[in-house]
Amino acid sequence: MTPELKAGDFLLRPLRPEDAPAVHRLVNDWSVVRMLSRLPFPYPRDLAEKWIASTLEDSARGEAHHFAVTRNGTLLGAVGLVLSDDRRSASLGYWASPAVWGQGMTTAAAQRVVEWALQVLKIEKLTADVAVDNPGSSAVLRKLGFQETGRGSRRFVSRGTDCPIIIHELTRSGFLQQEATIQDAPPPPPVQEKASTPAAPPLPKPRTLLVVAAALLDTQGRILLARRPEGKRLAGLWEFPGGKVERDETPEQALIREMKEELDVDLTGSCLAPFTFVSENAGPFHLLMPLYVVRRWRGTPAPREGQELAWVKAADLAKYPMPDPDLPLIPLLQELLG
Ligand SMILES: Nc1nc2c([nH]c(=O)n2[C@H]2C[C@H](O)[C@@H](COP(=O)(O)OP(=O)(O)OP(=O)(O)O)O2)c(=O)[nH]1
Repeated sequence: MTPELKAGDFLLRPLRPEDAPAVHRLVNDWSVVRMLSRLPFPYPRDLAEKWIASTLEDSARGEAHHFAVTRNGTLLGAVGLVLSDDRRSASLGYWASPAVWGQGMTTAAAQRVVEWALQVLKIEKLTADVAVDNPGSSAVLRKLGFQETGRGSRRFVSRGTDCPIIIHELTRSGFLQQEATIQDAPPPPPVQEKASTPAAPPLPKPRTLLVVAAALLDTQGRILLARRPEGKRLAGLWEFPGGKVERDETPEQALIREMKEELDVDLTGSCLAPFTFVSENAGPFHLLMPLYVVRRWRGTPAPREGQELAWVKAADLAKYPMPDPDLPLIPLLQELLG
């Protein structure tokens, strides 16, 4: 199902039948519709209704996810993802009301959908086509990290003719590389004063982030997972509760603090059994994450930071999308609890 996502001031949510008048009003505008290849002009009202109904069906089948982009309850545009049959790639599309062009809305909304597609749906490759006479849209794609991979031509129903298009692509690995270099670049290396031969620029060194996490196990052997809330990095992914180890803390102290802050449970005096650890490139940093198994605590876990909680059987862990570095933990926990 299509979730709600947040991008700054904008709420991205599934379309609703009652959006039809707004969709019709915004799309039935030559400056918008001429950039959308499949729509006629004038754009009839019943097509807006049919399109919204089809987005709901596609979403239920997991074939496509279309988001209404809203601010303060007003619909301003839409972003959509249409998945390939094998669900490994998807094409991205969007349109926005001319009233908000140039304000960064499309970039912010499309960026959030791209992150969600790559991180939560684990899509490997995104593509997007843009008419050559739509440089604004190409600029949006470049800001998102898309690269031009080719040129082609497509029939534009509204224009009644074939038009040249530019094909763009963003791969998951390209996105991760971009996260690593843009979001948290380490300081530049010191300038070499007497370099006799021009040296290749040194690769940026990943910074190691120490994060501590726990697999809390209940009496039925289920594991507590928490879903990262909107607004945080990796929002929408399920993780083992925990957090960053502060400078003056041991991992155990950090775990006790995090469990109190996030779940309102007291682990003081509980057996914190070291189970395994993650040491993985996590994009902006290198993640070092000891994972403890904890079977006893005081209190009932409650979501204190807006996160969703779920007690999950080991066999069902793979149904909960997790950050990539966590994936090797799943078979280890299944073995422990199997
Ligand atoms: N807790 C936890 N974090 C994980 C897991 N897997 C994984 O990649 N991470 C990453 C996500 C975050 O980038 C980082 C944890 O940082 P965080 O932001 O949640 O830490 P925190 O609770 O100290 O948060 P904050 O107050 O600084 O926002 O580790 C996991 O299973 N559990």
